[in-house]
Amino acid sequence: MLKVQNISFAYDTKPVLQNISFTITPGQHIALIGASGCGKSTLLKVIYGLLHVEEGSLFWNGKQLMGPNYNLVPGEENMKYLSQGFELQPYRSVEENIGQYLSSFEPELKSGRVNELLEIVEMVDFAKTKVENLSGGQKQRVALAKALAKRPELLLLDEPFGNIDNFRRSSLRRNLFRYLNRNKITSITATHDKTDILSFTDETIVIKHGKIIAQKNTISLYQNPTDYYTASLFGEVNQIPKSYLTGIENDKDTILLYPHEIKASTKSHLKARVKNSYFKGSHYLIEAVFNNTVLFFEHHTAMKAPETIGIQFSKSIAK
Ligand SMILES: Nc1ncnc2c1ncn2[C@@H]1O[C@H](COP(=O)(O)OP(=O)(O)OP(=O)(O)O)[C@@H](O)[C@H]1O
Repeated sequence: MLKVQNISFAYDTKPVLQNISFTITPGQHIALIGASGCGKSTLLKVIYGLLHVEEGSLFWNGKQLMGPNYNLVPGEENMKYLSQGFELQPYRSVEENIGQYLSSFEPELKSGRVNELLEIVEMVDFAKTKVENLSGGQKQRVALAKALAKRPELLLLDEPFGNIDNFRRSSLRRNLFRYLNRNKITSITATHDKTDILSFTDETIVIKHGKIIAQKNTISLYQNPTDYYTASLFGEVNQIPKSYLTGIENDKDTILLYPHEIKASTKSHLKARVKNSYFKGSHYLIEAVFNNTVLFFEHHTAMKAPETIGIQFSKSIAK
C-alpha cells in the first residue's frame, strides 16, 4: 500500500506540489490527470524517490520512504518509474536493454523473461536491433518492457503511450494492464489521454496548480465531473447556465454536458443556430450557438450553417 501524506514540494522557491495526500491499495490502478505543468511528473518523481521533500511523508507497505538524500542509488527498490525520456542505452540491442538488470546466472530463465516482455510490448521482431535505430514509439515500448523486467510492485508511468501510434496503442494498453492485473502490480499513470484512463484505471486523481482537487472512482468522475476543469480533461465539454433550461433567471448554477449528452431534436422548443460541422469519423461534432453560448454536440450527419435546430439535453444530468 502506498500512503502519501501532506507532501509539498518546490523547485528552489517555486512551489509545485501543495499538501498532497492519498492512499493506494495493492493492485489498484490510478490515473493522474491535470493540465500541462500542474505537477504530475513531479509527483511521480517524488514518489519514486528522485526528489527530496522537506514537507510530508511517504510510506510503502507501512515503511517510510526516505528519498534521495538517504538512498545510495536513486529510486525506490520496489518501484519503477517510466519517465518521458526513456533512459535506454542506445548502442545496445533491445533485448540487452530489457535484460540489463536481470540476473545472468540462469541464461535460459533470463532469455525466457526477456521474450515474455518483448511479447507484451510487441517488439519480438526487434530483439537484436540496436536501440539507436528505433523510432520514438518503439523506444517507448522497450523502456516499458525494461521497467517491468524486475517485477516492480508499483509502476509509475509518465505518459506511457505518448509516442505510440493509435494502431499499437490500444493493444499495448490491453497487454500491459492484463499483465499488471495478472501480476498484481499497482500502477499510477500520468496522462493527458482519456483512453488511457477510462477502461484501465480504478481511480482518478485530478491535480490543479499542484493540489488534488478530486479523487474518485474513474467512471463516476467521468459521469459526474466535479467541475469544468475536471470534465475538460476528459475531452470537449459544454458548461451551460441552468437558467437557460429552467427559465429561472436567478439560477446561477451551471451544468456540464459532454457533446454526446446533447442531441438534435425536431420536437424541442430549445433552439440553437449551427455554426460549423466537424467530421469525426463515427459522427460529426456540431458547433452551435444556444442563447449566446457556444455549444458542441454530436450528430450522425453534417449540419449546414446557419440552420436553426432544436436541441435536447440528457435528462440524467439536466435535472
Ligand atoms: N527541474 C525543474 N526545475 C524547475 N522547475 C521545474 C523542473 N521540472 C519541472 N518544473 C516546473 O514544475 C512545474 C510542474 O512540472 P511537471 O513536469 O511536474 O508538470 P506535468 O503536470 O507533469 O506537465 P506535463 O503534463 O506537461 O508533463 C512546471 O511549472 C515546470 O515548469
